[in-house]
Amino acid sequence: MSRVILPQALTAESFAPFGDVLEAAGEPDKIINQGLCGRFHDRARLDFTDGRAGISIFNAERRALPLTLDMVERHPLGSQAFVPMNAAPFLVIVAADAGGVPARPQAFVTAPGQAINFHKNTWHGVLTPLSEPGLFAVIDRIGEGANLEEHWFETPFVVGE
Ligand SMILES: NC(=O)N[C@@H](O)C(=O)O
Ligand code: NI
Repeated sequence: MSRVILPQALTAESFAPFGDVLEAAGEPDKIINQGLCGRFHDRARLDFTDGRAGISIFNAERRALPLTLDMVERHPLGSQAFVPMNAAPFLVIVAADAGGVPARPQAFVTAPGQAINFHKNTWHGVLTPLSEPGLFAVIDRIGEGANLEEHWFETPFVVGE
């Protein structure tokens, strides 16, 4: 089977098994601030075991496609959200779990204005900007314990062409 993974456009439906897509799509849930703001309310499932939510800023180097994918990771104790601080597309890689190891990964490219939240314990590629600056707010678990599991592929995949 080919080791080439072609990214697809991110949709809430396609990403649903892995996490939430955050975007101002459709009608807002609430109109607030004297009618000047639409609130798309409570759109991600934050889930932290024995810890608390934290917000960090990531300043990541851009990556170019095709990208060699040699590792995915997961956080058994908490969800993790990537919120770009500019409206630039970025690469999102996920994989279903297959008996404790990742299945064949899937790749998505976000649309401008989209952010994502990985569900707890979801296999994913690390934060991967496709342009500079790679500035993101990351909402994830702050706490003790082992919250990082990595899986290194014996044969890397190639994302994009
Ligand atoms: N290590 C870290 O804080 N970030 C990763 O979890 C990641 O998914 O980028
Ligand atoms: Ni992570």
